Amino acid sequence: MEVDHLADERSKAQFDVEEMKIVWAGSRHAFQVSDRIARLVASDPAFQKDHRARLGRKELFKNTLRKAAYAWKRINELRLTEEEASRLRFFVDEPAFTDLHWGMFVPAIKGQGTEEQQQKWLPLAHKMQIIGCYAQTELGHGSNVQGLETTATFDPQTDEFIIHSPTLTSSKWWPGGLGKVATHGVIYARLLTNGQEHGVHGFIVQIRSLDDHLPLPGITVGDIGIKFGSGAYNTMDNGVLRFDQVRIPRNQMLMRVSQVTREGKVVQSDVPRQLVYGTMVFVRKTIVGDASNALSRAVCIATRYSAVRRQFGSQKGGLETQVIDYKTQQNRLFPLLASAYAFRVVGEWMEWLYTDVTQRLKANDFSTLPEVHACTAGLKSLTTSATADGIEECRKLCGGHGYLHSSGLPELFAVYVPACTYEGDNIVLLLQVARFLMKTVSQLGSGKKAVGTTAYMGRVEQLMQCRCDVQNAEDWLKPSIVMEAFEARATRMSVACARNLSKFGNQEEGFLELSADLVEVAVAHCQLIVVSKFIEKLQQDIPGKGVKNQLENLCSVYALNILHKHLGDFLSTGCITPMQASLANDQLRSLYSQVRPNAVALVDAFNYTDHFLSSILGRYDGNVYPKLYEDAWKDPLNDSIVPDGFHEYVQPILKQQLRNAKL
Ligand SMILES: CC(C)(COP(=O)(O)OP(=O)(O)OC[C@H]1O[C@@H](n2cnc3c(N)ncnc32)[C@H](O)[C@@H]1OP(=O)(O)O)[C@@H](O)C(=O)NCCC(=O)NCCSC(=O)CCCC(=O)O
Ligand SMILES: Cc1cc2nc3c(=O)[nH]c(=O)nc-3n(C[C@H](O)[C@H](O)[C@H](O)COP(=O)(O)OP(=O)(O)OC[C@H]3O[C@@H](n4cnc5c(N)ncnc54)[C@H](O)[C@@H]3O)c2cc1C
Repeated sequence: MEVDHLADERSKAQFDVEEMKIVWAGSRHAFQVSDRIARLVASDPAFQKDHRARLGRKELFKNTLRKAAYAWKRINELRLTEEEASRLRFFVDEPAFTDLHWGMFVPAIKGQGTEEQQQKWLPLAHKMQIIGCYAQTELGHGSNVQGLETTATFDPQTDEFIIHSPTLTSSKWWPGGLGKVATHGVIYARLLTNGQEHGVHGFIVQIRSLDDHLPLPGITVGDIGIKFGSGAYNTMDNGVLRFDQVRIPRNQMLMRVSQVTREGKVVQSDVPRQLVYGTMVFVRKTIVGDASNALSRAVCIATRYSAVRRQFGSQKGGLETQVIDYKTQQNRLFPLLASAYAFRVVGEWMEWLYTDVTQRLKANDFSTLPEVHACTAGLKSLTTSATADGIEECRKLCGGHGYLHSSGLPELFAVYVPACTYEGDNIVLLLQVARFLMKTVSQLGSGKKAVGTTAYMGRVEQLMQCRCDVQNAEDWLKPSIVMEAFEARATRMSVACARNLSKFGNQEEGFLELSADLVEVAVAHCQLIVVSKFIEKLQQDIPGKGVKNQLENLCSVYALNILHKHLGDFLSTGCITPMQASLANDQLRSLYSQVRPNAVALVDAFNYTDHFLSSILGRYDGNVYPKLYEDAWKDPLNDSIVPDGFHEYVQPILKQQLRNAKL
């Protein structure tokens, strides 16, 4: 019989884990779908992934193609819904060209194509009769989208656009799926008609032949090379692409935002130009949800292992202390556990926000777009930075064994870290939030109401003066007190920055000079959003014994840990006193003690299969040592006792030493 080494931990839980699984999944339906699909993937040997790090790039890549094809076959055979298919790709857990096809190419056409264009291209994409990528970034420019150099020049003679790469730096560089697989791409290029420039737009361009997969005339395309980490993101063919006067029909410019007429006239719709950036809003909101997936996975591994691992503290020959019982371990681990839950909640809220803005855009209401852009950009930045750092912290929390590939953490880290860069560099995105905040502050006196996530700024006078009410540690558990402290901190930092900015004659110069402070303002605002959405979630009725109580503890851990990490902000703006800061710390310690008996059950609620975690340290049954020992012997280096190269290189040195000794 299988022994559950963590059974004792599981028996300590003070809440209904099954109900928490439903909260984590979002709904009973979502849980059932996820659970079924996760098991389906885990039980299919074709989706095995533990050998990835040992494969060379070519073999690795071919293997990814095989898996993606097999996944597509299963999706069709089982007639999976869109939701189920997307869960299947998620649990297969291997970056592939399909991510960009479904995640960016299709949404770009949906968001920026006219009805007619959608009708033409989407069915082809949905049946995978064409495979698309999203080719925006170039060798010379990624963040600065307006700086892109690829040109799309309208030729009225032939009613075509000529797509061209005029410089080396205009080569498309990075798009996933482009390197070896994509047949088509949404290509971003500067629109030129009648000798005039009209900014960057998206164009559907065929890259490779649908017969023999060779690049079409005028196209040079390939992979950009090996990336960070073994296995990891190297399953993806990030590509380079150059155009030499490639012609496409006029109707392949995505024309929802602007149209080019037969005569070459550019006509703007009543849709704002910013919608050209719409796909990025969509993907950024998805990335927020993904952050909770990646962080929860790392936290699940580190929590289970911390309960298995014992070090020091044995008394009278008894068991040593489980490392999870050290306060320092809890102080590093539990805020990450809380963050995983917090990002889940905020990811769910983002789904709502996105649905809301999409409906408004359909009805030609563009009023919330700037705020939605600020939210998606800011939360993408906040959650991915915290997750990347969190995965690395989880590796350290697992001591030496965390550095083994079989811990699952190195590969997770290597796959995850580019999220801090792609879809907008995190600092560049925070500066977008800061711009939005400075605009909001500057309009406060003008009668324009601060809305949505900035509504709190409408109470600027109160928030500039309020004094924190905390008298004892438990006061820090009150949502109203926490909210006020975070709102006051964000408001005071914003107002202080706006005042500093106003000292500059030239606003842009001031913005550049103060950009480091502005980033901190944006972080304060985004942390407030997370705290407030978590608190809002707790106002709802949440069924299941003890479930709500656990979430309340985690919410407090999230907020008070941030307060502790950013004490400088809270103290220097006079939002709280040093005594209140110390009380917050006392409360945090006490919360750790409450989380401790529930920790393993709280990560069980993620419902991850061992296949998905692919971590010996994070095994559900906690049977770590025998499995680590077994795994070591499976390494190809142990296939032979004396390694290749020993006789050739090492033995001569040893022999030389012997000869020297005899002399
Ligand atoms: C940094 C900016 C935002 C700068 O834009 P800009 O036009 O040069 O300058 P600006 O004056 O600051 O902005 C003009 C205006 O546009 C607004 N705006 C900017 N972005 C958006 C948006 N997404 N939605 C809605 N509105 C947006 C701004 O707020 C400005 O509005 P305003 O004039 O102030 O009212 C932009 O260039 C940008 O988004 N850069 C990041 C590039 C990026 O994210 N690339 C992603 C490539 S695809 C990828 O990485 C795939 C990932 C792969 C994977 O998932 O695996
Ligand atoms: C794994 C991966 C997959 C990708 N997939 C795709 C894809 O499918 N399609 C696609 O089009 N692109 C893709 N990209 C490209 C990606 O979107 C860009 O790399 C990203 O937007 C960052 O742009 P950059 O490389 O130009 O960075 P840079 O802007 O050159 O950043 C370099 C440094 O400059 C700083 N910086 C830049 N501008 C400012 C500023 N205004 N103020 C202060 N600091 C600044 C940044 O913070 C950073 O520290 C991918 C990238 C990666 C790593």
